[in-house]
Amino acid sequence: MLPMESIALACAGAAAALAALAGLLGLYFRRRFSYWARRGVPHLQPRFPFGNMRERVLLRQSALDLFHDFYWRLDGRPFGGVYQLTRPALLVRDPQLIKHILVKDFACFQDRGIFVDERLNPLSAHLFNLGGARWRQLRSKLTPTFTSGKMKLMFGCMHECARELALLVRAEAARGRGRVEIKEVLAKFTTDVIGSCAFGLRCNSMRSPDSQFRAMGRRAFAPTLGLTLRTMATILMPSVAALLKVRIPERDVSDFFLNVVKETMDYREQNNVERNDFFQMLLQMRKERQARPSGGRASGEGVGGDLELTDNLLAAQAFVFFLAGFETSSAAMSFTLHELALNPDIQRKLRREINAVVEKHDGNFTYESVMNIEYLEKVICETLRKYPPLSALVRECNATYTIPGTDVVLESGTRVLIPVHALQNDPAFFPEPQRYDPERFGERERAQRPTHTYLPFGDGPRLCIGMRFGQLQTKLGLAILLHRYHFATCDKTNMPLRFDPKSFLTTSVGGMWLKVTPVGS
Ligand code: HEM
Repeated sequence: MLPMESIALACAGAAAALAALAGLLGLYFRRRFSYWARRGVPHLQPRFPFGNMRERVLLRQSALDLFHDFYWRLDGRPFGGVYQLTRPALLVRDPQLIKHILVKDFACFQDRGIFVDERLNPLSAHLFNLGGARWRQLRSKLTPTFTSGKMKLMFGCMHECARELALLVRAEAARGRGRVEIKEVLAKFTTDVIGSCAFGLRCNSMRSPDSQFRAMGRRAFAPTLGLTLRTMATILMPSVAALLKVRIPERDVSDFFLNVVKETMDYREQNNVERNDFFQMLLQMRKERQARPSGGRASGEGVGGDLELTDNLLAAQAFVFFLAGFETSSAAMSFTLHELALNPDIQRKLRREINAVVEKHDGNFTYESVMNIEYLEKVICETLRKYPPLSALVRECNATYTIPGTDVVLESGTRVLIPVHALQNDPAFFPEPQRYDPERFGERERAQRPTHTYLPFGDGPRLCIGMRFGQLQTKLGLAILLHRYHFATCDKTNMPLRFDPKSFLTTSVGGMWLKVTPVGS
């Protein structure tokens, strides 16, 4: 055969192979993108190749804005199908159906369906990510850490951190001629609170600018392109993430936490240190494991669960409490101060109530007094309505499930999304949602609203386990700051706030700058 002919033949062969591949891909996408249509479920029209996630994947839209968009495009429907890349997910809008999923029919929606690879990412096997029997066993063991009795015992330690927070704000205000980037200051505060009150560790984030804890916490949440894409891969394309050996958090961050947890456990065990904190719970679990002849497997485990209490598994629980503990509460506090700066009347009213409580308790804050400042409770609820740290809840259907009152059947493995922020900002449930109005959380107002339209901590058996701890540190930090300082907007305050497309939590772009002056000056 002449060389020209063989080249032509090779080209024709390659073109035919490419055409076949394109045809197969076309069939694949057509099949994937017709999932909801084939089931007769109303849905958003997906587009090649991102489904309904184009703007999000290209990091032009925040998670909060994405779910808001889904919610309103499915207006008038109790639920609807969307495509997260090629993966179908059901977005639920109807509060009654939400109640079924989170509470009544929880047995069919126990998991979040998040990819966990313990060998590659030892810290990924934590309470938030785990499902099935392992989650159930861990949850029941860890729940006693957060009873109100335990919170009371931790209050003294939290109070110490709050006093340091007040000093740090004063120092930062002096340094910035009254202007303070409050988000970072509050993240240092909550890092120290969770470190010292839950783990008995001196994190020193507020005292030392080089605190390793703050640096590691910052890196674990840093809204960088790399971390965002890796997190998206584990959520949207778990098999690809596994293939690419995606690491979250990065190895040095992971090693840091693994070492700290192990060293602390060893130290406490060797020196017989006992405290009433989260670490004690881990130590107890570790002791029980060591005492077991089976080498760590508890009775009843192994059936569908295999809860082996390795040091890594215990460290993963410490890690999630640490991460979930500081960023969510510091965000709640900084959004509150931002809104109070924009609404000086509300700020004045709140300060009056705080001052009255302090006076009643001889100039001090006690656990009971902080927990019972009624207007502070309303203010924080309103902040978490406008700015829930998690803009949506995720569940995975773990059994075939017929949606009540319909003939729509969800297959096991279907992802379900509950758009918390969109519900909490729907004028049908919260009139004039843009207005910051703590009075929405009066007893009468609450009673008039349908249930399951306000879910900043989720609901059902997978409700936030650290809710009490988060509320207490948020209340105490805000009470101490508002007792001493006045917060106002300044030339560096971002208005309106924009939500960061690189973050999975609700955070604003560009920090939160406020003008801080001592009360009475
Ligand atoms: C203002 C503060 C906080 C907010 C708004 C918040 C919000 C949430 C939400 C929405 C969930 C998911 C619930 C669901 O799917 O139904 C969650 C789960 C969780 N949170 Fe929080 N959280 C906060 C503080 C904390 C703190 C302080 C800790 C730990 C010390 C914590 C630890 C966790 C854990 C471990 C889970 C997973 C629970 C499970 O799946 O069993 N959170 N949180």
